[in-house]
Amino acid sequence: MKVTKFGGSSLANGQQLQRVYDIIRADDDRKVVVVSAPGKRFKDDRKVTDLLISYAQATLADEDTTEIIETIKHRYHSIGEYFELPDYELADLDEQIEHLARKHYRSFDYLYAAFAAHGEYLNAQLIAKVFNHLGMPARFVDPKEIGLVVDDNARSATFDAASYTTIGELDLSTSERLIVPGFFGYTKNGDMATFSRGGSDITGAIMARGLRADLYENFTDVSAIYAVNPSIVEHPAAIQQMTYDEMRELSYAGFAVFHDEAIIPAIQGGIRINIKNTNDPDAPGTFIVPPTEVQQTRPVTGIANSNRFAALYLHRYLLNKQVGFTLRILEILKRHNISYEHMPSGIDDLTIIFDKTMLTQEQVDNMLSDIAAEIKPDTLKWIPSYGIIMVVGEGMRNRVGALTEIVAPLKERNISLQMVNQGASEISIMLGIQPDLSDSAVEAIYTNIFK
Ligand SMILES: Nc1ncnc2c1ncn2[C@@H]1O[C@H](COP(=O)(O)OP(=O)(O)O)[C@@H](O)[C@H]1O
Ligand SMILES: N[C@@H](CC(=O)OP(=O)(O)O)C(=O)O
Repeated sequence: MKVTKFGGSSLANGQQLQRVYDIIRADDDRKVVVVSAPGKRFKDDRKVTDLLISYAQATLADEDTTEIIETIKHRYHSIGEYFELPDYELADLDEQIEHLARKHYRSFDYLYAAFAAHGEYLNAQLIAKVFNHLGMPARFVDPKEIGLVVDDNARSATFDAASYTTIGELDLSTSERLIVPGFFGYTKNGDMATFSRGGSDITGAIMARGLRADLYENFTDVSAIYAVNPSIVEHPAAIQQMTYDEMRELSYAGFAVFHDEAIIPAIQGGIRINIKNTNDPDAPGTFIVPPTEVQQTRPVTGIANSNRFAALYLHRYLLNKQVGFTLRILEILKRHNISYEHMPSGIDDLTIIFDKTMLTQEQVDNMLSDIAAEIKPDTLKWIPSYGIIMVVGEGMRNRVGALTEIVAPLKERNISLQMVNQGASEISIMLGIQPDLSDSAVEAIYTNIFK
């Protein structure tokens, strides 16, 4: 049995959904189908999830929501119309879209989460209707029905591993394809809570592990994961195979094609992952597998970069001699509910790197003023935008000269680095860089290593 997940780009319109239908019909093992919300149909289009977030904002601000509601309805209707689905089949979806603004929510975060989750929730219902209409028996499966429970972090939830038991009880002996909406689960209180953005990949991995699938197929809009983001380098090398750990580091650092947290259920369940292209389903794609299955041919598998970070730089003489110094800083972070990503340090300096998508300005201001007052550093600097490049490969374990090979081409372009972290992970080297130089640096490193 396979769990097969389709991303938003694969479900953006009726034509794409027809391809998805053909892919599922072609293989009876594709029993459990996890779906995202309709994504972008063209470059400047808006994802349905983003439309729903605008609807949530307008509702909160008590603004007129007529237009945004119509835009959202239209996205689902245009898919239904493509398959000549009778109008009455969509009436129920329309009602759910309108009802969203009338419901009571525990907090603003739960309101946002419920609106955003409806992208997937409604799409899975619609897809089950379309498949039945086309003659393939299908059933919508609400995550509530299978006990997909998450914690109380409404917009960046973590899955409760106890749910694997109830998910494993899902009856697969039926002739129906089971259509599961991605991206969200329910808290113990019964509220909808979403994973972080792109989180339908996580639902797919959870389902694959819970049901002990033979394979987790993840269909997207590229024929492979490439060694570098294809928007930075034209026609980059395709990766045929990579290990779980390589994928986790690369997706964390910017390979948006697969969510970094989605690797964990796959590792724990030993589930192989195959990234494939909905528009080119015969291409083999990329396999993400345990390290024992990968034959390494080159030291570097991929190079990822992301500018979603911010950093705090702190200097204080004799910092290295003060017992409990880092603990005091971490206590301030905890007080303001802030998590950090990395913390490289020197004898008198410390840099703390944050994911700025997880921070509000208010949290930053409060943290900085508490650090200034309680730690009294000689220098305290906030760097609002900080880039990270991650060069990843199992072949880099204990490899002499890896760093030289990575850094040498940067000299030619006169690119300086703000931080180099080698050794924290055996399979990657992390570089801190000024965001506007990041793409150019990635291109230079890739060209030196791969060409
Ligand atoms: N190294 C990479 N290899 C392939 N695609 C990448 C890479 N880095 C970033 N991407 C981007 O990821 C996109 C697919 O991810 P995403 O848009 O989340 O897909 P989906 O809509 O299927 O969930 C690709 O279109 C590509 O632009
Ligand atoms: N629809 C959600 C979850 C998701 O995984 O979407 P996509 O498959 O389009 O990346 C989002 O936009 O974040």
